[in-house]
Amino acid sequence: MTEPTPTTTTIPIIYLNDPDEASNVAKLRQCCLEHGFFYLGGHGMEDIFPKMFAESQRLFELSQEEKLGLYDAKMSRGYQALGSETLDPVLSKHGDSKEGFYIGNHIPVTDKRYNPAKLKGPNVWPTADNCSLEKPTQFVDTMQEYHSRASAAGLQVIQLLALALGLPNKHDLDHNFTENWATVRLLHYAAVQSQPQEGLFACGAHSDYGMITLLLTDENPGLQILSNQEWVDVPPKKDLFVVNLGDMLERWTNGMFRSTMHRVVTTGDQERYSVPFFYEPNFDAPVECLSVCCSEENPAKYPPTTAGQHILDKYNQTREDFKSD
Ligand SMILES: O=C(O)CCC(=O)C(=O)O
Ligand SMILES: [Fe+2]
Repeated sequence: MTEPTPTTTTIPIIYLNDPDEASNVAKLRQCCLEHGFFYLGGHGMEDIFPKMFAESQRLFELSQEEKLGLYDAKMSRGYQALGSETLDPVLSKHGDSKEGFYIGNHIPVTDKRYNPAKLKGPNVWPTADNCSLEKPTQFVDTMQEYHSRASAAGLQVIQLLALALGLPNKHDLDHNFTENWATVRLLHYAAVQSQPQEGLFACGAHSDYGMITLLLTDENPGLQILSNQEWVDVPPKKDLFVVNLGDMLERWTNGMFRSTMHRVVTTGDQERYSVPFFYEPNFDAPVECLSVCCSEENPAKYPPTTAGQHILDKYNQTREDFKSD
């Protein structure tokens, strides 16, 4: 594919507190059919955004040696080094020019829900014993608060999506989302100029594996989506999330709602911080064609699976460092 100058597309804004639910749902349905992307406002989380960037920056300023110690491959939590992930193995000739830190729902080993085979376990938290981060509890408290508030916003998005799919009640999918299975991924992009023709990307082209992603970015541009075979800029908008639909939702909806390819290309002028939040159904939730999405003329295109199996399959296909049981 050639690399023409990217254009900007008009991606609609959906507000969680929009009083006109019917028109909001109609607009959402259209975005999900067309782009698989939308901006999200009315979530009430603006106050924590600057704290997230401040804490993320503090963490990434630790020495490389300290960061490398903060990692648990089995649970897929903690630090991921610069260049260690290649989200587009086809076009990339270098690892993505970013480092990351994964934080899930923290379930201590003493908790009866602890089950590493189902990715239910503790986070790798920075502490006074394992690194030199000042006020490590401030980092932990901010991340825990963000995880819980973004999970509540994620559920509200699922409720609007239920209506957008034509389900009779907005709570019809709620029972699949009781475990708060979600991952906060802190990302720090190096001030490196992406060179798509040379296979150098800040984050290579990919679609997200899971159900929905609530993406928080700083004021630096870089995100692009593939629309009609063209890379189109999705500029950052203050206080709004960029939400995108993942492969699991595409599967649940029999291909009706789109999981769109996206990537990040950076100019090299500044570093860039972002925080994708991956919101998933319960590990054992069935992922099979929803009744409103298939019919005799449009039979199920994918065999049934579960949310957990779908995610484990994706991790095993794409992450060399991942070691599940
Ligand atoms: O940093 C961004 O803007 C996007 C990151 C992303 O797409 C991902 O982590 O899945
Ligand atoms: Fe993504």
